[in-house]
Amino acid sequence: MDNAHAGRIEVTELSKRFGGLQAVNGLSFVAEPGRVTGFLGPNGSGKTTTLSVLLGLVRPDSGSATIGGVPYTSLERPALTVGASLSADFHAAHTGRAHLDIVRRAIGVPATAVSEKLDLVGLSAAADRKTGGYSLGMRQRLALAAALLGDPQVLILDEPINGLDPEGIHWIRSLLKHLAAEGKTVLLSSHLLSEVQQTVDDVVVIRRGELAFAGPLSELQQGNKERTVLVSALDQAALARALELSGGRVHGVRGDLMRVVGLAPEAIGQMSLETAIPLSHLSVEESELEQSFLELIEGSERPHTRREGGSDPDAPAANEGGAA
Ligand SMILES: Nc1ncnc2c1ncn2[C@@H]1O[C@H](COP(=O)(O)OP(=O)(O)OP(=O)(O)O)[C@@H](O)[C@H]1O
Repeated sequence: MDNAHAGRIEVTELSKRFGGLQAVNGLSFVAEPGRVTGFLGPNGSGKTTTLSVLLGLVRPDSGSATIGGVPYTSLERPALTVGASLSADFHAAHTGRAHLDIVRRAIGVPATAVSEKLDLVGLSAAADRKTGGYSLGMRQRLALAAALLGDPQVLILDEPINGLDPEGIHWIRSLLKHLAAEGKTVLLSSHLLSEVQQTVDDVVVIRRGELAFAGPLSELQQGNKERTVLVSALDQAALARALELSGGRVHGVRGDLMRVVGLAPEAIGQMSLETAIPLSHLSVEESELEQSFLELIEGSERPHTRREGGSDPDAPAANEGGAA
């Protein structure tokens, strides 16, 4: 890894076509060390293809994808530099511990790393059970443990939050933030902004293989920073008048609900009490971020045509042990 770019992921003008389908089209973005970058887009938008190119598993038609300034396959010690998880599928008859032991032998790290990482991902108690009996959340934890085995500078994770329960989501958020705070580069994909919104510093949004947005999460908010509150009452007209009198502005409706800005939910509750207008609904609108995201990707979902195994016949051999 060249020092000027240590740990930096750089995708430049990347394109990849599968038969008649342009999976990735002229895509460019960077993911910086010390930051968690969310790689977002609907199903089939080209996220896994891009990550597979980054990991040397799929050969691009044009463009480049580098880690620390060089392609994955040219890294001196790829599996110790980059920890990756592209799927949470394991040999069902292997225990979690056995799986990690195989990976750690392949990448050449000491046996002690296995227990250490099992502990880190909260799988110690289930380590000697077969992975066939693991829940999706447990398999996600195991995939993450495998990715972390070599204490890599760069982490590339495909949908790592999918399938985790709320406690698991909370846990992985803290862990990924902690790793970024240590200076590591963390790139994780998701098709849901809400899933990663509390974890990521930067976002890269793609639709139909093309870049739709890249930048800090805060910029995705597109200037609409005011919190919108959704309210309704039996007498909507009276409520609207009372809201305006209290300094609120009614910004259209969503179904039976009025969208109100300029008043906090607590103030609206208080106003309802004082004016004796009973509310039938009071909530804060789903994040405006989510709306910006949905607008970016609108209408871009495309059907999957992936072949069995999802591998690319033209691909160069992957470096062993790199992707769990
Ligand atoms: N090996 C392959 N052969 C043929 N088509 C493929 C292959 N891999 C991916 N595709 C197609 O390329 C497009 C992009 O797929 P990709 O898996 O990269 O998207 P994604 O954003 O990761 O979606 P998901 O989260 O659903 O996996 C899809 O239409 C997919 O069916």
